Amino acid sequence: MTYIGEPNYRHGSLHSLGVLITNLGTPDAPTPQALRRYLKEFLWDSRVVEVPRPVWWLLLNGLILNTRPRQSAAKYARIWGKDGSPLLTITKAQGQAVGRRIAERLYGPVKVAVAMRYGNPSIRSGLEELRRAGARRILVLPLYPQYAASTTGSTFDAVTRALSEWRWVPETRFVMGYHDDDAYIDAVAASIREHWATHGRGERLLFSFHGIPRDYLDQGDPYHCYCQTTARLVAERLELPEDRWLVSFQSRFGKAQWLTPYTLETIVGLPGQGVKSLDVVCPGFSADCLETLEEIADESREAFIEAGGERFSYIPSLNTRQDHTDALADLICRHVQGWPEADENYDREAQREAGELIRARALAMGAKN
Ligand SMILES: C=CC1=C(C)c2cc3[nH]c(cc4nc(cc5[nH]c(cc1n2)c(C)c5CCC(=O)O)C(CCC(=O)O)=C4C)c(C)c3C=C
Ligand SMILES: [Fe+2]
Ligand SMILES: [Fe+2]
Repeated sequence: MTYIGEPNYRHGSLHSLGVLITNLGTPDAPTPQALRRYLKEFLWDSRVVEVPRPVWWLLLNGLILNTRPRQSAAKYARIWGKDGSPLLTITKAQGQAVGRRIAERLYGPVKVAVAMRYGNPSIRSGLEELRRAGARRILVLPLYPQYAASTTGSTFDAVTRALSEWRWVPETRFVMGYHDDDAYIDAVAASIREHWATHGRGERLLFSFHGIPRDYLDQGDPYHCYCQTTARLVAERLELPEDRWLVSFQSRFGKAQWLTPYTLETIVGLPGQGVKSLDVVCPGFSADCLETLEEIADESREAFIEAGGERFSYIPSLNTRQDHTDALADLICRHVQGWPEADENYDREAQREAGELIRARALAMGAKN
C-alpha cells in the first residue's frame, strides 16, 4: 500500500482549516452514457440499496442500467442549464458564497472545497484540494439538512475511505445534519413568506421530502422523524394551522414500499377534496435539482392540474439565498469551535513567524526544507 504523502512538505508551513461542502452528485452530461456511469456508481452504494450484492448485481446490470439511463437522460435534458446540471452549478456557487462568509468570521486561514458523493468533482478530489492548501483540520458539511444513512451516512463512508489512504490523516469532524437548526428553519420560512408575498398563497402548503425505503425507517434510520420535525418547525414559524399543511415523500425508486404518503398520490388526491390551489416546498433539497425542477415543478404540476387543480406553485430551494449562506456559515463556525483557526486569539503574524523559526531550525538540523 502506498499512502498519499507530503513529499514536499515545508517544515513550519502555515496549516489551514479545510471545509468540504458536499452534495449528492449529478451526471456529467444529460446523455444515456453519462447517466449510466453516474447511476452505476450511485446505485451500487450499499448505503443506498441494501439488497444483497449478488441479487442486486444481477438486477442492476441486467435490467436497471439497460433502461433507466435513457429515461433519466431525457428528464435531465429538460432541466440542464448552459453551465451544466443545476445541482452542481448551485452547489459550487454555495461553496463560494459560504467560503467568503466564513473567511470574514474565522481568524485563521480557511479553504473551502466542493465535492459530490457520486460523479464529479469527487470526494477524493475535493479532499485533495484541501490537502494541497495545507488543511490539517477538515470539517465535512454534507448539504442534507435531514440525516439519512443513504445520504449523510454514505458521505461519511466515502470521506473516511478516501482519508484512510492519506499518510498524514487530518483531524476530521462531520456535520451530521441540521434539520432543526434555527437559522435554517428561519430561512425556509422566510423563503415561503416571500414567495407568498409575490405569487399569492395557496389553500394548502405541501412539504415534499425525498423518500427512502420504509424498511430503513423500521431499521432505525432517523430521516423520517427529522423530515416531520423540519416541516412542523417551519409551519410553526409561519403560524400555519394544522389543517393547512401536509408532509409527503417523493421520488420512489423500485417496487418496495417507501415512506408514505407519496407526493404524487397526495397531489392528485387534493383537488377531489376541494383543494384547488397548492404550494409545494422541498426543504430537504438545499439546491434545486432534477427532483425539484422536473419531478415537482413540472411533473407534479401537470398531475395536479390534470386532477382538477387550478393553481400550483413550486417554492424554490434555498439555493444561494443570503439567509441560507449565513445559516450554513454559522453552522460551520459552530462546528469548528475549539480548533485554533476559529479562535479569536489566533494571530496570523505570530503563526507565520513561528513557522519561519521551525523552518530555520529544521534546515539547521539538516532537513531538506
Ligand atoms: C435529499 C435527500 C435524498 C435522499 C434521502 C435520497 C435517497 C435516495 N435516492 C435514490 C435514488 C435516486 N435519486 C436520484 C436523484 C437525486 N436524489 C437526491 C437526493 C436524495 N436521495 C437528489 C438531490 C437527486 C438529484 C440529483 C441531480 O442530479 O439533480 C436518482 C437519479 C435520477 C433518476 O434516475 O431518477 C436516483 C436513481 C434512492 C434509491 C434513495 C434511497 C435509498
Ligand atoms: Fe435520490
Ligand atoms: Fe418518526
